[in-house]
Amino acid sequence: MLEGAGARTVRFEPLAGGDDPFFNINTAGDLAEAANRLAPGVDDCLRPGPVRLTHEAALARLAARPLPQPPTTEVPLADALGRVLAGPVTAPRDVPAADTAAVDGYAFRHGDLDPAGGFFRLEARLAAGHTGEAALSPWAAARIFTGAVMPAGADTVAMQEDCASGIEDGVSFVRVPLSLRKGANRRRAGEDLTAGTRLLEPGDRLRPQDLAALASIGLDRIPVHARLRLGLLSTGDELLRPGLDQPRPGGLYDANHFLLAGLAAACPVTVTDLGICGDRRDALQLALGEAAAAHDLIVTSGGASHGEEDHLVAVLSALGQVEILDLAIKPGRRLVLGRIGDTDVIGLPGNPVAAMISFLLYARPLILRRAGATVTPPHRLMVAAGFSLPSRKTGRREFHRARLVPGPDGTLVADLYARSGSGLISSLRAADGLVELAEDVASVAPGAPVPFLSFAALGVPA
Ligand SMILES: Nc1nc2c(c(=O)[nH]1)N[C@H]1C(S)=C(S)[C@@H](COP(=O)(O)OP(=O)(O)OC[C@H]3O[C@@H](n4cnc5c(N)ncnc54)[C@H](O)[C@@H]3O)O[C@H]1N2
Ligand code: MOO
Repeated sequence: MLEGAGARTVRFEPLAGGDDPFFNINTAGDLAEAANRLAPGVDDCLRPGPVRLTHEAALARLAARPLPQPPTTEVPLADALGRVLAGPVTAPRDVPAADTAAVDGYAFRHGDLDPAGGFFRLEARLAAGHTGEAALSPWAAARIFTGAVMPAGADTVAMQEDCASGIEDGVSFVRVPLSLRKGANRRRAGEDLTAGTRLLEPGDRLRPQDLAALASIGLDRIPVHARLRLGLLSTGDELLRPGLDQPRPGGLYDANHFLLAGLAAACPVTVTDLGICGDRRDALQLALGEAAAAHDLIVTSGGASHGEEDHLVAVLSALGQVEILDLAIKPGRRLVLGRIGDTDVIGLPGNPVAAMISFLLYARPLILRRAGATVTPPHRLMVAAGFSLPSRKTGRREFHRARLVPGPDGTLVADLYARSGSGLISSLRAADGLVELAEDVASVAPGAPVPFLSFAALGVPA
């Protein structure tokens, strides 16, 4: 059950003579005793040490975490935005269904153009949404409007601005330009989608343009995964709620709840506010135990580190299973993953900057995957460094809050926020995203290309 460098699963097998399969770790003394109770040769993993999990290893571990299948349901197209598709969608018919005019003008048979010298007798008027016109007669053109079905036989449309029309001897005529190529200004049946095209896969999250495609094939009942029930719990004796609590010495308003609720709202979940839990083990155990019965996921912030007031790991090991990811990254050095029954618990750091970054990098992909979504890594844009880091501590990955500004030649330049404190909500507001410095980067010169993860690519709602 010890799963390798930087991660520890604190669920012990029953010891000889003992009946409690779990060992609760609250203090450094507990930790030492836990190490002693383990089999010889594995105890070093349990001691706080210099070995930390790399970012990539943490992502791989999260991706390998077994998760229950989300239930499926059906929703009307109007409610499908952002939902995760539960089955594939194939176009049952061509879109558009027939050849149509792309402009307002005159439809004709291209083969008649030269012999007729561009002059055609006008014989029909075709507006969008109407059908049933007979085939075009030889040497004739039809007045046609954008979106109208082309009359049989016609293959080309002249734009009305380029044409002259009139009446001669009681006969309406039109003169069209001789230069038009065959098929000009005509939309082919099936040019957007042909019948049988697979347009969406299970696991796709439905974007506005996907809804447009589903509408274009006339689909209204969409098979999706049910929204997950996600509970948000803030922990800390210092925390106050705006509107409920007056400021008090030692108090701090619970910013993380609103930060994380906003980030979670962009996932296919229904967020429940589980409130604030003080730094008491029994209270946390009660809160998590009750919440687990009614949620698929619980996200907590605070109380996850090594301090005596940090009870999350102990409570999770008592209620179920817990895995601690000590990460070689900055900020957000620790992530706690728990399982109570079928409920996943994700323990984020308390500092708002670390809470947001850990949510985006680790919690969000896990939530999406549990919701049935296919998760792809966010795009990294290469931008020019607008800063200089002459010497940098290697061996860990850093995510710096940065703003993008256009440089003199229009290339985007990443400026770092002036201060790096993990409690600075201002820095999150000023940033457009994160500059990512890999473990082996020893220095950054101004102007050097650096990878940038935009908040938009990380799923932060606008
Ligand atoms: N001896 C050590 N101390 C700390 C370490 C360490 O490695 N060794 N790591 C530091 C880092 S980095 C972080 S991040 C925090 C993580 O600790 P916790 O996850 O246990 O979080 P707390 O101690 O409860 O809170 C940290 C910080 O964040 C503030 N906070 C908490 N919740 C909220 C909230 N809902 N809204 C706004 N601010 C919140 C809290 O007041 C603290 O200031 O541990 C460091 N210590
Ligand atoms: O690394 Mo802590 O989790 O930055 O603020």
